[in-house]
Amino acid sequence: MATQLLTNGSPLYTTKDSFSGEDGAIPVLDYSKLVSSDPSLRSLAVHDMGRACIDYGCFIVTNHAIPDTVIKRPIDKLFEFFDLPEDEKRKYDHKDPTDLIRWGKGNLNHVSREFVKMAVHPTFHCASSPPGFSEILQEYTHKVRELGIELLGGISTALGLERDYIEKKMNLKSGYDFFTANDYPSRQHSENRIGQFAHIDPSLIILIIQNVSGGLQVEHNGKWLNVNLKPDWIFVNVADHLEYKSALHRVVVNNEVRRATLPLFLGPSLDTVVSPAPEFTDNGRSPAYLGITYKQYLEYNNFHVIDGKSCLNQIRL
Ligand SMILES: O=C(O)CCC(=O)C(=O)O
Ligand SMILES: [Fe+2]
Repeated sequence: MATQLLTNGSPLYTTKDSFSGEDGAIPVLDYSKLVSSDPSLRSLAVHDMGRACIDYGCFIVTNHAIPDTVIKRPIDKLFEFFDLPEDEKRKYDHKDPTDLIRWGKGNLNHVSREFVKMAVHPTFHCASSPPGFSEILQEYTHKVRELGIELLGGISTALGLERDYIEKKMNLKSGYDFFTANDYPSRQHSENRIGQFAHIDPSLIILIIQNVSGGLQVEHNGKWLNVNLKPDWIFVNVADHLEYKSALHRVVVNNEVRRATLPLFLGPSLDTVVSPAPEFTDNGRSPAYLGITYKQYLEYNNFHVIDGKSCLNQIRL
């Protein structure tokens, strides 16, 4: 299979590639410790989170306070959305990356994936069907956003900055957040093995829930690790706009059953100029990146990733 041709010679896929990942230990963060009233538990959690960001660029959150139903309901609604007649979904089949709701279906170049992107903050947009989708997604957005901001507070602290440093500098009150919900067929019903090519994401962090484990893999020290999650666990990916270590990841179509995922991309406000923080460029260390607004970045990026390449290369100095 000439997969190299597809990725234009990128070494990310070769004909020798194995799609089976290894079961490695992705760091797990006990969220209840991060928000504990005990300062020593809190600082341990912050330390562990900082290490996870540096070593893996991702971690799993357990013991958060989001109820199971608030996690399960949006996934059920997603299946209802993806099961709608194609004509109905086609009204969101826009080519313009700035559209606030965008549907698409990849069934070429070894990829099997259907997706819908919806911008949900500072203004909330959701497909009008199925009934109840909007209310359920809004409730979930509200809860997961709160969790994400709390995690960014922990990350700020781990960096030795004020707890609300990222929140303030990135103007998260008017932060631009969007979902890309994904629907991957089961292995038996797919000709293709790829759900998403290896890529790095824009935004600060991405919080992912899913109906079933299997398929998402993260690169760590040259190996692909399977991300195995219990149903109420949330997977957090560190993304380009933190550039702690943006986790390279991919999706393999590898499940016995159809799999839906709901990643929330938590970002700065669109007009925030993101550039290396002065705290990291003092003492003669020159900035490694050009400052650009989040909006410009997403536009360069066609609002997402381009076949495994990070847009960071375009602004590296
Ligand atoms: O569906 C997944 O498991 C990951 C999704 C992802 O990486 C993305 O949408 O950027
Ligand atoms: Fe991604």
